[in-house]
Amino acid sequence: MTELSTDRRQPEMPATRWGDPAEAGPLPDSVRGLVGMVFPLGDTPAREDVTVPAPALAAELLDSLRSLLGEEQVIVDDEIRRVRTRGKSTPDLLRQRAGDLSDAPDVVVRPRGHDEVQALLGWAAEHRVAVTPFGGGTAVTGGLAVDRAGFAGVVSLDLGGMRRLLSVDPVSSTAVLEPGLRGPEAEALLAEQGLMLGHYPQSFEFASIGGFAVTRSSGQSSAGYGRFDSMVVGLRVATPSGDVRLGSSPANASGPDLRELFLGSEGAFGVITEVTVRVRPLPEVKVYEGWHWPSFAAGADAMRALAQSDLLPTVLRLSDENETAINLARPDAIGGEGSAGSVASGGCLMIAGYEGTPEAVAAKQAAVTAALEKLGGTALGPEPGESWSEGRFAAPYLRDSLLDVGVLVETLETATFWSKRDELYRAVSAALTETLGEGTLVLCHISHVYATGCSLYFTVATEGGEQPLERWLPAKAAACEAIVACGAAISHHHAVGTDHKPYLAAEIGEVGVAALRAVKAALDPQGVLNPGVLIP
Ligand SMILES: Cc1cc2nc3c(=O)[nH]c(=O)nc-3n(C[C@H](O)[C@H](O)[C@H](O)COP(=O)(O)OP(=O)(O)OC[C@H]3O[C@@H](n4cnc5c(N)ncnc54)[C@H](O)[C@@H]3O)c2cc1C
Repeated sequence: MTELSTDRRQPEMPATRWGDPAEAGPLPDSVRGLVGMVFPLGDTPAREDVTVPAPALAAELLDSLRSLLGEEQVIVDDEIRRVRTRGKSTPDLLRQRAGDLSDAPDVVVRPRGHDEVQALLGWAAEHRVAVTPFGGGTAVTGGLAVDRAGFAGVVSLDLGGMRRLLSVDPVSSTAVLEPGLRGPEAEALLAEQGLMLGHYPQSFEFASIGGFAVTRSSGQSSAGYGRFDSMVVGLRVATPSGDVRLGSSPANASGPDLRELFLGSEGAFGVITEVTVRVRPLPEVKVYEGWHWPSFAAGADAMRALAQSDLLPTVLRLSDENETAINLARPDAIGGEGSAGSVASGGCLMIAGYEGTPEAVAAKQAAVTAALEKLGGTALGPEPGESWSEGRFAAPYLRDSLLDVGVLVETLETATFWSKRDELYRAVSAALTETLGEGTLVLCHISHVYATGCSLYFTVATEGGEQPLERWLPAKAAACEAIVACGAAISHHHAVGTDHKPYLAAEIGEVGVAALRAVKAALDPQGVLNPGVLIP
């Protein structure tokens, strides 16, 4: 067992912003100039005179919780309750910035291991107190905004007290991780043994291992290492009905695979307290490079060809024309003509990345290069790839700086089969631009591909106006309706939470919803776990 020393812990994120406060800053002047050419700029800082609602949990219940888990595990501090309120979607941030803390938990409880989580769930079921597991707090679909109606109070179950690497099986290439470890913390502990997980979502620096599992997260290296759910070999879950251990072997025919029941369960069925993951040796070489495509369709067809011939690099992503132009826009590049086949002349940028031993990287890179050249791509060399790699976790900081000057930025994602990709792309883009009106920028990329289809990830930037939240919510609803009308997934990797719940029945059917409710009733008969999340 390896403890994570306190000095290696990721910092706490502030309530109204993303990330490490030391990394945050105002919009750089050069970017401000560019943004000002597209949007009217204002000054819309977060409110500072914010009051956290008084805890609603009765004093006797707090006392019984303290005697159950110990004084230090039960925290009623206003600032800690404030940063455990909701997640980090743009609506979450806008509500926090406006001082709306109506979803604040009454108390934050920080268990030190599985048994304390199990004890807490028993207590919550007995006293009808709602419990919302809190991993990294990076949820973007309302998974941390529980419905407190009918409950004696709300406990935020902070998994930050469970941050150990419990064991490693080097022969089987597996490791058992506690759920509260953040992405970099888990990687640092594994790296001490020459191993890695390889899961790098954009929220990598702050999201947790348990959160990755229960939201079916997908990272930037999904082409090579797979989605997080494909890395999970075993789970231990505390439920109000008792302890569940799953994953006695890599695969089995012992009935339906119950691991799947908890992957994507968003804390509604149980609290994941241990995750056994597949690990790999640390790569000796990492190479990222750029490719130019004349159009988004041409690049997407090339991705499909790679996926269908089992020839995927570790990282494979393609920006549409708008995202390519915005990502490359620099004051000195504006008006530049660019040479034929370069991204400055239009078209789309693809990033391909290769990780592994020098021999494996060289062989895969040669095979992919030959295939992409044959399909009509133009190699741009390492510079675009390195630049993507350096800035890969920076965009969420930019969102805060843009919100500060009145520009509304939000993302959404979906997935479909290759044959419906173009229809879905057009439908969601049209829903967003028609609802938000002229001057709105809609950007898209593909960064998760399969032999049969892909995800589409949209970024929207528009003038925030006087009421940015009221401006965004109808646009998000229109995009969700377009997704449903196309028969696509309401989420590829952001999960259902509360925001996507109204659209879930259209995807899984009424019998599917009834099956989810039956599982919930078996595992959580009093319904105390994340009420209102996931299940319609
Ligand atoms: C800027 C930004 C970029 C993002 N980029 C990506 C991306 O590239 N790929 C991607 O997949 N996602 C991305 N996300 C979404 C988010 O990071 C993922 O959903 C992530 O997996 C959530 O993990 P977390 O630890 O922060 O979970 P939290 O936000 O703490 O919780 C999410 C949900 O899971 C429940 N939960 C948390 N831990 C447990 C547990 N141990 N047991 C049971 N339930 C639990 C919570 O109650 C909640 O319902 C992004 C989010 C942001 C804000």
